[in-house]
Amino acid sequence: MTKLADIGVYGLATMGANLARNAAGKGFTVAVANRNHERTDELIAEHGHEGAFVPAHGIADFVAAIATPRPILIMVKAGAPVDAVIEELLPHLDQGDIIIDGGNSLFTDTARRNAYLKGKGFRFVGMGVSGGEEGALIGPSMMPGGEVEAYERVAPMFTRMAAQVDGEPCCTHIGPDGAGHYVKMVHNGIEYADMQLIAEAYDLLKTLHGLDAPAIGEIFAEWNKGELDSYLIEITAEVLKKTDASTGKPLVDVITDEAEQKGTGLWTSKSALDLGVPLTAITEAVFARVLSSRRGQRIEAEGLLVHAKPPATLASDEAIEAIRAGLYASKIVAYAQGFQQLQVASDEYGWNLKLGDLATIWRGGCIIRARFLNRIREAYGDGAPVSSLLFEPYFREAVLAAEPKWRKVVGEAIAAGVPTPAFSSALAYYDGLRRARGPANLLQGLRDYFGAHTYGRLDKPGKYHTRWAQDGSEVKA
Ligand SMILES: NC(=O)C1=CN([C@@H]2O[C@H](COP(=O)(O)OP(=O)(O)OC[C@H]3O[C@@H](n4cnc5c(N)ncnc54)[C@H](OP(=O)(O)O)[C@@H]3O)[C@@H](O)[C@H]2O)C=CC1
Ligand SMILES: O=C(CO)[C@H](O)[C@H](O)COP(=O)(O)O
Repeated sequence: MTKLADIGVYGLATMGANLARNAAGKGFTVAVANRNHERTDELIAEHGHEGAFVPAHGIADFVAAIATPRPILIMVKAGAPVDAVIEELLPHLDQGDIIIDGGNSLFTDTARRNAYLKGKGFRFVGMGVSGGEEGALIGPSMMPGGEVEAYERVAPMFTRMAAQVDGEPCCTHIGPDGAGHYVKMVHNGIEYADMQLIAEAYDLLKTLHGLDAPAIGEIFAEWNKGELDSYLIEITAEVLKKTDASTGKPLVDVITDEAEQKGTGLWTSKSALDLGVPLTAITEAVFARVLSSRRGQRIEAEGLLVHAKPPATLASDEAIEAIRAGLYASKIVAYAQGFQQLQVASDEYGWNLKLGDLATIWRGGCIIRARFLNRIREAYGDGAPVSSLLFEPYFREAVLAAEPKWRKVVGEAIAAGVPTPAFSSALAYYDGLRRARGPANLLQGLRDYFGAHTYGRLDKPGKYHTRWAQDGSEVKA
């Protein structure tokens, strides 16, 4: 008789199939099922020899194949499909079974599902997983949230499946309710900003300095040897150096310039607005994708809002270094903003997030893995509150050193009409942050003028209103 499975994986597209193979490869017995049975059959036909799989076509057979209390990992499209799969599973489950949603679910959905399943006597873990196809197979970064007891039941499996860095698994319990999915959402937001910054650096090298894709790929490969060392810089070099088999051109030159998105970046920005966090880099990255997707309008605008492109300037070592420095400084701002959002969300929702632990589990397996996450881990290491990563010695010195080059690059981009929304907004945030007195005094004056909204004064406490359009006198509000 086949041994009962240690875990069930429902949903066998890119992520589910590879996580199932990962678990089986580590010696766990894995029950597998998918709505469309062909995926199940394909997985077994192609990879069944890699470990102990128990394929099932029906939900009842799938559930019956798993040892109780059953850990069932759902890896389906986020949104209504997750609820649909949960409803299908419920009649077959026993009290205490654990449903784990490993997709990119919205954290408020996770909180709702957690309460719903708890009310029915089941346990629920909302877990962010990052690493894409390869990470899922060889070791992703895993961000489980929900009840600690439920996580503890699956921790021995997940910590073995996760990527390992310096002997530590890239998996830790994040916090209650939707905390795991919230953290994954912000991870993806940072991923958006990181990728937008990379795209802008590519555009600067291409449009300002006239370099072709393979040459830019070489520059990224070189940058990957230094402080920018990261998975995204590494794969940027590979993408830029790839030749299209059918045209002989660089592949990137024949890919349409319309970025798609599945929602996590947008959710991160929405949450930042709700929480009052100035999350400019990620939000600009979301808007840049939106603008890119309006290709028809951009084509029309190019013909109407004619702009004489200045000739490309020499790609000197100094010019390339200025772009690298601007990219690094902007990236630091993006991470500083993302981590501030995590802190504010943690305080707002009472999650007690350990930000150093997040940097630790993002060092391996995930899409934003990067050498400098070690620095973020150090910054949060002693548990003392961090107002902004930009105030921490390593990052403060890094942005101060990069600043002249960063400012020069942004200035040149603006002068030449090359859009750099993420570079520019990161610099604007930096300039705004380090300015003890900005121009919002005028905003307050205007608000008070048209709406009697009142203002505070520097020289005395309290709120005041000026009768702007009447006798001009000031009254205490
Ligand atoms: N791809 C990636 O790099 C990453 C993805 N994720 C997240 O992981 C989850 C899975 O991603 P991925 O593997 O790419 O798969 P997809 O997001 O492309 O989803 C496809 C899977 O969802 C199933 N599905 C869709 N609708 C339903 C439904 N109503 N009922 C049952 N099953 C349904 C499909 O079944 P069928 O085959 O029958 O159509 C298939 O198994 C998603 O939430 C995604 O956002 C997280 C990290 C990285
Ligand atoms: O979670 C992921 C990586 O971490 C997924 O690849 C996700 O789909 C990326 O987001 P988008 O599709 O919006 O670019």
